Amino acid sequence: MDRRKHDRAQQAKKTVTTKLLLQISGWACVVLLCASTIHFFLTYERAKTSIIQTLQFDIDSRLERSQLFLSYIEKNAENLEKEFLRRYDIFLDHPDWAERFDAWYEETSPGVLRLKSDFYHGVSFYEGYFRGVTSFIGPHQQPLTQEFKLRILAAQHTLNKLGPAWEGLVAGTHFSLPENALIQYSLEHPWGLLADKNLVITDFSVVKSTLQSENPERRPGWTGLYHDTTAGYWTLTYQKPVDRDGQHLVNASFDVRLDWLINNLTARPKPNAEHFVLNSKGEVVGASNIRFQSLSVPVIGEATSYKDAQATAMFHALEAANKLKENAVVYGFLSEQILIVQHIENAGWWYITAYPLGEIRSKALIAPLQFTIGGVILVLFILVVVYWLIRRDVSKPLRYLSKVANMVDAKNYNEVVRESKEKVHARGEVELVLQAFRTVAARFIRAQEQLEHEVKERTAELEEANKELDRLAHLDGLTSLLNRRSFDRDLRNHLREEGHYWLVLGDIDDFKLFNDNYGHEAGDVALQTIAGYLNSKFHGHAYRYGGEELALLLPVSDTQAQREAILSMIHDIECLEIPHEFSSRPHPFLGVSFGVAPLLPGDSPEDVIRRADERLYEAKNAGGKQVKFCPFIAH
Ligand SMILES: Nc1nc2c(ncn2[C@@H]2O[C@H](COP(=O)(O)OP(=O)(O)OP(=O)(O)O)[C@@H](O)[C@H]2O)c(=O)[nH]1
Repeated sequence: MDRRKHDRAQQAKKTVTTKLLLQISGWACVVLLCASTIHFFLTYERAKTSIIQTLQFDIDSRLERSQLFLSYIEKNAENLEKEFLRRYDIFLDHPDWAERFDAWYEETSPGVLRLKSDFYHGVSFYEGYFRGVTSFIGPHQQPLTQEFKLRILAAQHTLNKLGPAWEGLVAGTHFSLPENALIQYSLEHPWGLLADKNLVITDFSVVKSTLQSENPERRPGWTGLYHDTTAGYWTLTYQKPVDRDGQHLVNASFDVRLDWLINNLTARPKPNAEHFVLNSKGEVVGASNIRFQSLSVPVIGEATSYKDAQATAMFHALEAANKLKENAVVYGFLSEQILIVQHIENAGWWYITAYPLGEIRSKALIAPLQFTIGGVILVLFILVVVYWLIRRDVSKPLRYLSKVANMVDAKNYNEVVRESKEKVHARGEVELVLQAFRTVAARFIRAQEQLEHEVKERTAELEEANKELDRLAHLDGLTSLLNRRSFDRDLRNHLREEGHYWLVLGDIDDFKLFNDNYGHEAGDVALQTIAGYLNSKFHGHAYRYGGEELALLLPVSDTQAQREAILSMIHDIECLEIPHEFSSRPHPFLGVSFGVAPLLPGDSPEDVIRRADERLYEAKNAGGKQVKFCPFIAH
């Protein structure tokens, strides 16, 4: 059973259908593989370009908005500076106004002065109404100068006037002084009331970076992301040092509202993109992986700036590779990422977007995968159709052709003509071959029928000819009597039979004289005449024994009747009236003498012939024209 299955499987492998399908499948796979690979590389490039373009477009629009925002802050820092200087100049012209300071400030702890809390909650003093303003003057050893107090008051008035204008846009507007003092406008945070009594503002980079010793070029600048422990929030601060005649008076400053700026910069347009905003030192200003709400508050005494070792490492690596350039797109850098680098000019920040290359590959794979799956389905469908068509139009007809060829080989021409018309659905060349087979088969049938007919005719003719030949072989040419060979054969046969036969030997009397006198030809005619008589009387039993000798082999059922028939021959031959005037016998007609002997059991042909010949000799001696019987059959 298994063997048969195996043979069938082997047979199936050899069929045209299977071979064609295997070849088509193989080629289809190769084509699909090549097309998918080409498609993948084209799509990969397109996907990469498209993602980079999308990211760049997004970055540009964010940067534009952010730049505007930062420009706005920087511009307003200038306004803040101008207003402060204007008021400072006015206040300098009224030195007695310094007395107000003593009325407004109170010592909350030894050496620490703060603006009374009424200025935060709302109070009217002199020419103005104050609200949202707090102030902190850290511990100091030296007595406060009048000029310092005027600066504090000028800053306080400036903030009270301009601060509300930026409410909602910035987290806080403030002036810091290099003498460890800070005046802030903010309705949300009473910073000056809350600042730690031991706070040394100039120890923090926020203010430190504006000191003349730290910043001799007097450049304004942005801090990195840091936690304002007093305000209790993470922020960025813009600081603009304000000097007059080489004296560092104050810093006009804004604490940025991070939620808008950083969220604008670091929101993910694509879920897998990470965005980093780093300052010029590589410190993190913002990143898409930071949630400010969830950032832990640094422990007091620790550095308050935000640290991200990985982002900083990326920054320094880019810097070292000289890739920190405007509009730089860096491939395969840092764990197979695409990095898009942009510069935020106002702040001097670097905006870096990282997108995983693997993500692009995955996206690029989708289209070729869809193409491949679609291709496979299409190829399968085509294969099924091709299989069905090949089976119907090629395989089946070919198998049938093979069967028809076998029929032709087996000479079943009728079956070829009959079956090939009915059983197979052939088209095209196969139909032509089948038609050719049918034509050949029909011709063979016609040829066979003709041949059979001719063979029949020839056979009949041959049989006739054979019969004639046989007859001629057993007849005497001159007399048409059975010849000597027939006589010998029949005598041997009759001797073997049970039947009762007589041998009659005859000899024409004085035939030499007849020949000599009438001619040999007349002798032949006479011989034919006597033979004709015997043939008519004993047809099938009369023989020419030799020369002028004749013989009869007669079946005897009635002895007497046979005797009479034999005796009557003398008279009948006399009646033929063949003239023989030269005969030595009494009558002038040609006559015949006969000797008769029976075929006895145990006789040889010679025995019988000898006995009949003895009787014939007797008849001749007795004068001829008579019959002599053996003694057994005398009566
Ligand atoms: N025309 C002719 N003559 C034949 C043929 N066969 C034998 N003979 C002749 O028959 C003759 C026989 O002669 P014989 O044997 O002497 O006998 P016979 O003359 O008949 O004498 P008896 O027998 O004693 O009566 C010969 O002359 C033969 O030539 C034959 O086919 N045609």
